[in-house]
Amino acid sequence: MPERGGGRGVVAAENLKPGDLVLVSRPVAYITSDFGTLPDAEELVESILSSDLSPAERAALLDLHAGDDFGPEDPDGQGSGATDLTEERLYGIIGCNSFGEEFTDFASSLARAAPPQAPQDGAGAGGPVQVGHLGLWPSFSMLNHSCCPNAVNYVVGGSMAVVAAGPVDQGSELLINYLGAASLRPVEERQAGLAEAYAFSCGCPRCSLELLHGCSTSSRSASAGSSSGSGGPVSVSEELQVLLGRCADRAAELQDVAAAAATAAGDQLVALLELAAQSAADLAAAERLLTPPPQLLQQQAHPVSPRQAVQWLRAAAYELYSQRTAIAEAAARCAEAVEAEAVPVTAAVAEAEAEAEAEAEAEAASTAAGPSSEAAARTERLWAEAAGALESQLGLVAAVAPHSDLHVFLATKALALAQAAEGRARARAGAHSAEAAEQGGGAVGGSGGSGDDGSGGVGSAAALARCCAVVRGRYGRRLSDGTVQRLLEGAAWGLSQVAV
Ligand SMILES: C[S@@+](CC[C@H](N)C(=O)[O-])C[C@H]1O[C@@H](n2cnc3c(N)ncnc32)[C@H](O)[C@@H]1O
Repeated sequence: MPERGGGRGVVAAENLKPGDLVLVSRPVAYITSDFGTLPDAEELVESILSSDLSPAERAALLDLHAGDDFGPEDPDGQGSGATDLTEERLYGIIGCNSFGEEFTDFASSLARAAPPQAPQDGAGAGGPVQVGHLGLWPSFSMLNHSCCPNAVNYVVGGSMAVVAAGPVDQGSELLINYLGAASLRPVEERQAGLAEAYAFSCGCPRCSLELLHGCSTSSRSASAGSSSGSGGPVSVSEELQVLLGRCADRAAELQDVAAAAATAAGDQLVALLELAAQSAADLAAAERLLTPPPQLLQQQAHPVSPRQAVQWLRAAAYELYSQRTAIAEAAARCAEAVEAEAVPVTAAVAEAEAEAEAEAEAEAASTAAGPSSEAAARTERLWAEAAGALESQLGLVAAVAPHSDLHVFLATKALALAQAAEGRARARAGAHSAEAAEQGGGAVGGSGGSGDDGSGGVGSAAALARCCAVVRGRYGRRLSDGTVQRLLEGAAWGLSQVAV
């Protein structure tokens, strides 16, 4: 594979399906750090230089690509030409081949925790041990990168597992994502990141399509009020940058609104609804901007379905999708708190409510159910919006980072939202029927009890089936239901530990 730096890669020896194990690689070097932190390269270099490497481990290290400044690793297919494991070469090797994360694989770490019990505080006795880590795994290091990978890797107990993340034909190259979460950034940023860290330019079909589309000009101004003005043609990438810039500004605002939650629920809800409207408008603008014209798909060197192309392009606006979910969720939570009066409203709102109360008392008989059912309907509408936003976000992640930890997290979150919606529907139906019975009313209809109530999400049975498929595509197709359940518990716990 001369087009790949170092010249080597891994191809499938047989047809593969998602969840098929490709390889398990033992580390030649592996160090850990506190949860949420990443060990640095110097520590890894020190640990290697001070360790007693076996001749085989030393040869495996010397065989790894160290960057273009160093000679070919395997010039004649007979193993490394290099014999000297200098500090400089080690830095090159670590730069090109190391893999690290701020935490270990959540879902599987809970499944591996002994004795099996729900963790109370993350890393307590019997719970999973979460650590940051960095290491080198020689056979894993033969895998090249793609921004639309067909394999996924994760560390379990210090070993690196690589699993097919989609159907892979025999003889096709297996490709993983080197970028982590940055894979959900626009092409220019991905390319810059890969050039800086690994000194190569990614030519994957997603990059090619996005570059082609990003260089094209948009005659319509996607973002109302965009700094690029109206009328004249503007580049799609520039327009997208404007939208992403506004998204970043809104992120700070969202934090402020959330911080005010404890004292100003009523005002907070108004502010969140305003943010929700802005983010929905910007997302719609991004979707218009990122819809590929049919002729663009025909120019693609690698054939790609229109559906896949749309998702690849939209993934450049991932930030807008994830923010839309975060705002919708915050608004729904806030509406629920307002509905339950679980948090105090502001003085102004309280005053208005007191006045309204006097009036309301007069009409109590006719409107008793009115305000509360209105509030309940608003809560449900906002939760349905949150579920819908999450579905869109999940679709993007499934397209560009299939069976990644993020994919598992989001599928688990969608399941939790669907279950909560069904729980609320049952509780409301129960409360309603109890009230009706108390008032001597007749039978109450079962509306809203199914969970498939037109919300943008899916019912909990479908969400659970999807979770199981995502987990089996990551950890193995033949896992028992019990193990899958345990992995899902780990993912749900992981969700509470990291923001996704
Ligand atoms: C972990 S190694 C992968 C194996 C490497 N090809 C070898 O022969 O040792 C990482 C290096 O592979 C090269 N590489 C990985 N993915 C690539 C891609 N999509 N296109 C070009 N080069 C790539 C880059 O030089 C990178 O620094």
